[in-house]
Amino acid sequence: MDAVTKRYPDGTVAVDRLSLDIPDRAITVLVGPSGCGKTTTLRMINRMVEPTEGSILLDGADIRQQPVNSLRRSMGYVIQNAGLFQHRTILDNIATVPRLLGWSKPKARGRAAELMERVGLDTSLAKRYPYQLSGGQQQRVGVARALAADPPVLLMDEPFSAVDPVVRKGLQDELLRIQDELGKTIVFVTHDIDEAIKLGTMVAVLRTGGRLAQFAPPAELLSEPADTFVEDFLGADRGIRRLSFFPSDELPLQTGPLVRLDADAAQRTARSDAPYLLVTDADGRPLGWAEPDRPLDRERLLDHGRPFRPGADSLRTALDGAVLSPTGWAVAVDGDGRAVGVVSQQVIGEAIRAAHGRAGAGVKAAR
Ligand SMILES: Nc1ncnc2c1ncn2[C@@H]1O[C@H](COP(=O)(O)OP(=O)(O)OP(=O)(O)O)[C@@H](O)[C@H]1O
Repeated sequence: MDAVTKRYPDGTVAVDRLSLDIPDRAITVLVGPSGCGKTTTLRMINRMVEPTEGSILLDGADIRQQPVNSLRRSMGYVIQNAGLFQHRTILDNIATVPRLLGWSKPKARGRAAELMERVGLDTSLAKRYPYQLSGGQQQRVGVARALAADPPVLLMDEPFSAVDPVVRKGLQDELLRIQDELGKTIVFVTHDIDEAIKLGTMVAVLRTGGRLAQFAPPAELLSEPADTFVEDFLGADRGIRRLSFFPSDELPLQTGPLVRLDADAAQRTARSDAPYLLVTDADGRPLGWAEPDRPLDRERLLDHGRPFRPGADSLRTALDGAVLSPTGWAVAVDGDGRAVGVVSQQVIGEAIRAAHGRAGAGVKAAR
């Protein structure tokens, strides 16, 4: 988008000289307060709204040079409440664009069935009508329909805003999984900064009046908000949220406090310099914490809290585990849930300071 402005006939400037270089095969999120021009920006990309000034290029070519129908068919479009055709079955809703492109009915329906599975919908729902589905299921249908003709670009306008937080998290995870497989170029509109940070490879923060406040990867947004508007929009706990971008695999783990439930007194005493022992079952899965000088009683163990997986989880998850643990120590597990070590809040705190130091140096070097 090159210096794009949209002035509506009544004089409202919805978007003001917006320039954005939207990366290929990644998720770019447009976020900002109500009325800041997010939807207008998105709709200019598929020419549902025409810019007043400036130009939008797709793979280097001005989108005005393409017939509007073929442009729109190269862009899947998902909106809040899914916008499904109420009189068509789920399968036929998903098959809409392939049918418009001239595919035979069986081929289009075959593709639709394949997409239902891809977005996590049971194919037994195929013959239902939209009103017979939950809000979350309808949104999945909306995503499947947008993907049906395999468009390179996906435009998503607050697609998950109308569902409850648990369903919403599931839809976000599903989108990230699908994106890992398909690698679409996605432009995603939301007013929810947490959603933006979770989904975006790049995040554009817009301010009222349709002006760009900052365009950056989420980690940079959290560490270096461009001004007080962005800082306020990010909210009070951005320091904690930033920890989501620091890996946990370099945390030094202690294995000394790990002990099996069937360990004898001598084995326990050998480890008695640890303030607590992490008791595991015979397979090494954590059961809970025990004080070293007491007999091991499965019924009296302290809750071990939520474990983290080094590498897969962030420092934020590790810290959360330690904060919630009654001992102040977090438990690290492998992919099979077996304990691989424990780490204290203090050590996690040192790792956070080191990670901040490295991230700060990285940002300076990049300038
Ligand atoms: N057709 C229109 N005519 C006049 N003004 C419009 C029109 N459509 C949108 N606007 C105005 O343009 C501005 C941007 O609207 P837009 O819908 O793009 O914002 P948004 O960021 O998507 O808002 P929200 O988060 O509330 O959906 C608003 O002030 C809105 O009132």
